[in-house]
Amino acid sequence: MLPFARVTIIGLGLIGSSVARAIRRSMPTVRLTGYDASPAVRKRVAELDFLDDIADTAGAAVTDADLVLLCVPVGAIGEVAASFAADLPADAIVSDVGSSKAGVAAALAVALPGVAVVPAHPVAGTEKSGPDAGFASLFDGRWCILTPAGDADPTAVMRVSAFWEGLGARVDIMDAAHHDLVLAVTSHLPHLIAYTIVGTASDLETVTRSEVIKYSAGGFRDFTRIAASDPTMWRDVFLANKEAVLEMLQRFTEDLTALQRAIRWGDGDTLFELFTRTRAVRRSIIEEGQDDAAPDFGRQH
Ligand SMILES: NC(=O)C1=CN([C@@H]2O[C@H](COP(=O)(O)OP(=O)(O)OC[C@H]3O[C@@H](n4cnc5c(N)ncnc54)[C@H](O)[C@@H]3O)[C@@H](O)[C@H]2O)C=CC1
Ligand SMILES: O=C(O)C(=O)Cc1ccc(O)cc1
Repeated sequence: MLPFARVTIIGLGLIGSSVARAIRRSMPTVRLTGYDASPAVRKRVAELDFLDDIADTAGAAVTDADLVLLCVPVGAIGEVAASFAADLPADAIVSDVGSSKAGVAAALAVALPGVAVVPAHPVAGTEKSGPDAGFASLFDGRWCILTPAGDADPTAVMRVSAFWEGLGARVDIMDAAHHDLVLAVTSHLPHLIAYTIVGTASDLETVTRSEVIKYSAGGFRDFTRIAASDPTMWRDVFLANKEAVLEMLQRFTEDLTALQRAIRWGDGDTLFELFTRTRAVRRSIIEEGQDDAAPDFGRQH
């Protein structure tokens, strides 16, 4: 039996449109409704034809939903939830896909008092955004982390978990604060570093922009992919996950200073030991099947 029969997706960009396409692929009988604040996105989604209905307001989109999934930037989640609160059916479950979780849970608790909320984060994506960038296999074999509050209804948690498994994901459950600390180091800090290094290179006065493009070797090219990620989305993530990001940034700067010292003093052993250890981390990621060569991962999209 399907965990949900009528799903409403609010925010129809990369993640919202990927969820819709994955539902169409894996749960074709689900009735799919969507809403996006951008009229241009709504028009494009109508052309792409992966929904049954596109509503003109968030309130109209949720009226007969049994799952409402918020796929908007984390800074917009509280406001969009408040905009449909009065129209939400009493037994509907609300979830989201935000990249940071503690702030989102707090915003949803204020906007939707008494509603069954099961926040989620599919740890899968690309640097692209918008409805054209989505694809049905995005979540295949990827982790989706649920961060329900301690007093969340276990049946609601079970249904959201079954929903993500139905879309091809593997599900883990943890508390929101722990999620935010883990993702600060595995996702948020790497994006911050990428934004910084690409910014540094493009600000150089002695190296021209065309030289940066012409001679960008593999490492820099990989950073430019990540630094091309959506500015609104990432601005919101850093503002929402401020404490955990600052904590990880502090550790990172200390480690970077240690490497700076090793280079200055010609301490090759320190460099070699670290590079050996980090090579082993890469091997473990590949063995786990979470590398970018995993089947159907959407880098080419
Ligand atoms: N991009 C990625 O790789 C991943 C993103 N996420 C999370 O997914 C969420 C969505 O990200 P993307 O799909 O990448 O962004 P996107 O920019 O592709 O799509 C977001 C959509 O939300 C719409 N929107 C913004 N404010 C709205 C509002 N108040 N009401 C209705 N619609 C609104 C925008 O018009 C846009 O179409 C974010 O919270 C992000 O943190 C999670 C996993 C991966
Ligand atoms: O494109 C990449 O390398 C990503 O890291 C995608 C991504 C972005 C944000 C998330 O919360 C999860 C995954």
